[in-house]
Amino acid sequence: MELPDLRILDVIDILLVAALTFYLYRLVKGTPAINIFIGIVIIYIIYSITETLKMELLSRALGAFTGAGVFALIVVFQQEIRKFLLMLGSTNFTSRKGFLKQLHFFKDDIDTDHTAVDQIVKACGEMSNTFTGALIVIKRDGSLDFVKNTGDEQDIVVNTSIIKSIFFKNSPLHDGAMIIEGNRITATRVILPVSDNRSIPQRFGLRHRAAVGVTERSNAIAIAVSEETGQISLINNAEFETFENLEDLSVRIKKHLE
Ligand SMILES: Nc1ncnc2c1ncn2[C@@H]1O[C@H](COP(=O)(O)OP(=O)(O)OP(=O)(O)O)[C@@H](O)[C@H]1O
Repeated sequence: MELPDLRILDVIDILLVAALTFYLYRLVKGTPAINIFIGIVIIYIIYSITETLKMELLSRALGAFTGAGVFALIVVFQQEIRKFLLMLGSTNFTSRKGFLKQLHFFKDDIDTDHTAVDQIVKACGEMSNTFTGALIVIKRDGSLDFVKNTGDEQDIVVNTSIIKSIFFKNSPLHDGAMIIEGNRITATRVILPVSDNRSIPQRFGLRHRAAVGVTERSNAIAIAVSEETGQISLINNAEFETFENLEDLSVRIKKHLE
């Protein structure tokens, strides 16, 4: 058997498919669709092997299956495809000046700096002690406009006292989530998409599901303070991250924002 010549374009092709597959995997990870996704990948790998080895019968049977599979995929992954397009649409690729920014050639967005993170973590620690519920979303690359529009626009410099007073139970702004972009609070009372991920433990209610939901649909990170237990949760990429103490939490957030 002769190995085909590998052109540079083939390498790019493989890398792009790998990136796309990884992106899709991240999207369906933790949802029931993951098993279907793995099943499809396995069938496709077997199909490719049978084709390369010229095993006519099996490759024709699997070929027919994968051909019709595209339509089946659209039906089965209807929800995930919606999320994928939503995620794609909410990245800066679609904004006028965003393309180069997305590639990190020019970065005119101001990142959330260490001082702001320390203020956020301090506020979370104090809200945890007083059992004050909170939900904070910190933007990374990619727009959060699709959720920001559901709340009230703000332009406030991040500060421990301000965060605490916003989430204070009697404050008119305490409901919903707070969005932080750079070193500013840019929205309050935001309604986030709630995750339907079944692997989220039952003890977590809507606040935590919303924290997971926003990280499923964007590149942001979320911090939730439970009103019931005072527990602080850090959610990144639809997963709860454990941390030792407030200092560790701060280090982790800073790392995610690098
Ligand atoms: N989709 C959402 N987007 C933003 N905030 C939400 C959303 N759903 C719920 N919340 C906020 O979470 C608060 C508490 O909801 P819930 O008690 O169901 O959450 P929880 O995860 O059990 O949190 P806690 O441990 O604080 O009770 C609501 O009052 C609201 O402020």
